[in-house]
Amino acid sequence: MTKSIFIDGAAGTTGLEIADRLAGRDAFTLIALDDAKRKDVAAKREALNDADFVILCLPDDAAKEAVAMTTSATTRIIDASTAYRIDPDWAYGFAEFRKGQRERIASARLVSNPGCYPTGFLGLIAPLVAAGLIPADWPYTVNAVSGYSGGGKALIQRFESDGADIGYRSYGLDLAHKHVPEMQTHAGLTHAPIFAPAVVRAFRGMVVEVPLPLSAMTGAGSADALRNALYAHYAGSPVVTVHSEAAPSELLMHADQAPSDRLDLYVLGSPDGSQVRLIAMLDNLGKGASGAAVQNLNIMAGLDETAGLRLS
Ligand SMILES: NC(=O)C1=CN([C@@H]2O[C@H](COP(=O)(O)OP(=O)(O)OC[C@H]3O[C@@H](n4cnc5c(N)ncnc54)[C@H](OP(=O)(O)O)[C@@H]3O)[C@@H](O)[C@H]2O)C=CC1
Ligand SMILES: CC(=O)N[C@@H](CCC(=O)OP(=O)(O)O)C(=O)O
Repeated sequence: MTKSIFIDGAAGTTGLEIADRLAGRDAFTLIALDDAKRKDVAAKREALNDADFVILCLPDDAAKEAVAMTTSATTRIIDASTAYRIDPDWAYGFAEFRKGQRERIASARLVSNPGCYPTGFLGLIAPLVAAGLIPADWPYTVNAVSGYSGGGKALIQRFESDGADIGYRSYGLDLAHKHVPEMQTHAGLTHAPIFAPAVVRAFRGMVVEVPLPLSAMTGAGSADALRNALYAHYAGSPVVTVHSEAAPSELLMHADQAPSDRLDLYVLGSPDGSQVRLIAMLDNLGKGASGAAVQNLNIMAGLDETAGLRLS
């Protein structure tokens, strides 16, 4: 039987990409509100409570309002915002990052879609901390660049009009980015990581890097041990690839990259074994948002988890 889906925020960057991934799928029927009604409270309330699945692609406050408006106990919700990512009543929608998470998502009514940067960070770090190969009490650093679609319609507009000369934009300079609690909580870290994000002149894509001075970290495994552990953790995953070849000479993010729902992980050790660079590459609108939402929807609906995803 087909399931009905209401994307609240369907006209936004994440919402449009979700609709794109659902197009042509017989398993789902979209409930759509026309432009004049998409922010109309009564129309939204009806759609939210009629749908089998709601996907919220809204700013945090609007997402909280939509959740409060959804009184039907049979409507299941996936929220793409930051509002519920560390709320214990919500299943964290990152199926691969720890054992049992896919099953939690499958049976949950409420699923929070991870942030794009935390997907890269947790994809690299969480399995290694859980395996005891790197310490939970190390003060980690995360250096990351994102395509400008990561900031939604407002940042796209800025990069494509008034800010058309911006090549690189460092931000989060107050060291209080909203993704830090999510990274700390789901990796089980003692200290908040230092997070240094930036935006570059590419529409989509991101590189999230965690440099580790292995020789200074008591009890840390070697680069090979870290890579092997990630390789074993993600074995058989159609979405996450741990690259095991020798260090590439460069990793490129293209200005006009095609959409992708993959997560690619690299463990690059120094010749003397004292240092390692853990690097995640993903599409902020793919595994970082819309691809992850569709993957979660598939899991919740009991379907092939990769249906509609772009994995080539
Ligand atoms: N872009 C990305 O890479 C990622 C985004 N996210 C998160 O996903 C959510 C959506 O982000 P994104 O798509 O980028 O943002 P956009 O700004 O591109 O889109 C948000 C959409 O929500 C609409 N909207 C705002 N308030 C309401 C409301 N009360 N009722 C109905 N619609 C409303 C906006 O309307 P209008 O068009 O009129 O402004 C807009 O179309 C955010 O929480 C974001 O943080 C998460 C991971 C990655
Ligand atoms: C480039 C850019 O601005 N990126 C966004 C994060 C995008 C994302 O992951 O969305 P959430 O806000 O839902 O976590 C930011 O740093 O706020």
